[in-house]
Amino acid sequence: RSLHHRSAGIIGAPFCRGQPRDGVERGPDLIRAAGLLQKLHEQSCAVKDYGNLAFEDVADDEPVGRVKRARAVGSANRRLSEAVRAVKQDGHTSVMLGGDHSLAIGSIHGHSAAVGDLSVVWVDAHADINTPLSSDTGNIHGQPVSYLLHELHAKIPVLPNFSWIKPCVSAKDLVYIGLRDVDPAEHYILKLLGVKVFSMSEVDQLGVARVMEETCDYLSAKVKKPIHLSYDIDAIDPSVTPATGTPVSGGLTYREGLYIAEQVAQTGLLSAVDMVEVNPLRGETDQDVRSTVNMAVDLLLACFGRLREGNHSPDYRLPEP
Ligand SMILES: N[C@H]1CN[C@H](C(=O)O)[C@@H]1CCC[B-](O)(O)O
Ligand SMILES: [Mn+2]
Ligand SMILES: [Mn+2]
Ligand SMILES: [Mn+2]
Repeated sequence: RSLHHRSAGIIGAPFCRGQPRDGVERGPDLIRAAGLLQKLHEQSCAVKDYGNLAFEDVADDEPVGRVKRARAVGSANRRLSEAVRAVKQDGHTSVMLGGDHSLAIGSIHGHSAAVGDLSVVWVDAHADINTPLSSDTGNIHGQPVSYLLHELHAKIPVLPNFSWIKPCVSAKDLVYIGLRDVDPAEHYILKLLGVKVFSMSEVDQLGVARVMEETCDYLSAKVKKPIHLSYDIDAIDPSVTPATGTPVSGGLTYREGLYIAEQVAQTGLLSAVDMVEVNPLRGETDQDVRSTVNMAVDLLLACFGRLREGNHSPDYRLPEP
């Protein structure tokens, strides 16, 4: 889609049950209040706001084994999957505002229901690929990828409200950028499945430009597929985005984070983006929250073609005297 014919379908997903810290459900409204829709419109992007999803309250959501809040997470993601599929069928690039990263289950599932095979670029300090049985915490925001991969299907037990999920991503179509806090079980899985990983070591070694060159080459080596960009704000260094649930030192700079989004946008293949884990209650000051929310907005503007060199619409003409 050329720069000036993009359209964004915004879905707010005020959901926090994939992890234990209150506040992350406020992400969608904070990102809207920071002007995301107006700014997208100002950069010639069509915008349709689908509002915030209303998630059902689930009583007695007792752990299933160690898995916490499975019924709430399964129910929320089923609803989100339907919403993302509808946004794609309306012809927009889906923008899912979280909420915690368990929402990637529904977002990617619904995206795939609409477009079929897709590539996933997962930008995160974490791999979020624990299975329900390998997870130490039981928090499902550390597990979403395991429910989506064909190759892990045999390792997923039956969970309440999860039976609707059909694996829809192949390990070869997944690329990670920004990893720096990966559990042993996750590292084992990444190696076992040969998943393409650019940890922060590779970002240091290669530089972000080469990382994006290799990511884009890797994803377009065979068949070019629509790209699902799942962006966990904690991929960015906590000095820039402290208001998040699981901050880890040594993250991406503001510029590196932006460059990743710019390069994915330049492929013309971006079909859906998640922006998750903004949690205002995890910031110590208002500036902490502002800085975190502003980064989320700037990343999304870059996803829809904003360039630091500037932009102008094709029909722009200088005023005549
Ligand atoms: N410390 C990480 C690594 N594994 C843990 C887990 O499985 O609970 C944490 C998950 C972070 C999820 B997030 O990436 O969505 O923030
Ligand atoms: Mn993370
Ligand atoms: Mn994550
Ligand atoms: Mn997190």
